[in-house]
Amino acid sequence: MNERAQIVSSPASSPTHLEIDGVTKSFRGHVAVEDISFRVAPGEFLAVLGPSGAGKTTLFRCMTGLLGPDSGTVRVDGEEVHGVAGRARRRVAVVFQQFNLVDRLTALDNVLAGRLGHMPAWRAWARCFERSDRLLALDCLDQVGLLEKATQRADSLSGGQQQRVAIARALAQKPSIIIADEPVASLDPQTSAGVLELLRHIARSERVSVVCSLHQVTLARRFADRVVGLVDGRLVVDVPAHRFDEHIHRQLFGTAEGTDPHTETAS
Ligand SMILES: Nc1ncnc2c1ncn2[C@@H]1O[C@H](COP(=O)(O)OP(=O)(O)OP(=O)(O)O)[C@@H](O)[C@H]1O
Repeated sequence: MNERAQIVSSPASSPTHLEIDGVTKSFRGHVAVEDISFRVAPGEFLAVLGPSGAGKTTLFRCMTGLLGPDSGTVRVDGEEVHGVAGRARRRVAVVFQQFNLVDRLTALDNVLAGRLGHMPAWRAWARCFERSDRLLALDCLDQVGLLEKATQRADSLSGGQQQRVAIARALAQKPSIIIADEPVASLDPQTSAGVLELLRHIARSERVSVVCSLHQVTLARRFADRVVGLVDGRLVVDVPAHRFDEHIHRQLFGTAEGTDPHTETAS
């Protein structure tokens, strides 16, 4: 089999929220990601796998607009993320490994932060939210099963609950794409499964594209629709999750399944 024979990205005519086209990024002459291209459809849950240093974080930073690629483009709903207006960036919500909530604020106030990019600057500065924003934030908390925790401080919630609040904040942004950078790396196996189940449910019900980096292959196979794999900054795998097999595992990690931490189970 050809090294890149399994590329299955959606054809150009398919509906797409995210289009990565020929993205390359170097740091002081060291190529971190090279000529990466793929698309993500509405409602699709894409897992990004690869060994340490493969370029996942660099690619994610390019997708969220934090880093500008040296060449290539990232488009959200057809609009460049690195465009001057920055409108496309508003449609990209990010979920972090460490949740990134404001500890002393309530769950509801943290979720409301997802609305800040949609408000005039003076309202955002004064945190002067409309009633419709508050109702939306409560609805988002309800979607992640935490409505009854709305008035509780973030730092009084468990890790899994904090990540659910972070997902509610992402939802409040009304995004086309949720980029989740190792969202379960700080959680125990059972809580991890619950968070990934929630992200998959949101992808389906809201028609949001979810792009999620994971360290455990088992979780990617269980929850993702499709898996993209990076090695040394290059995209070498793009397969439906159910087709991720022993051969592909070796291609990505150089070892058989079950011989490294990437195959750790979670149930
Ligand atoms: N700001 C930077 N300056 C210099 N080199 C960098 C920078 N960011 C990343 N790199 C290099 O780019 C390559 C890819 O790094 P990146 O963090 O994207 O990989 P990763 O797949 O996310 O790794 P991990 O799973 O360990 O987080 C590595 O060789 C890294 O050292």
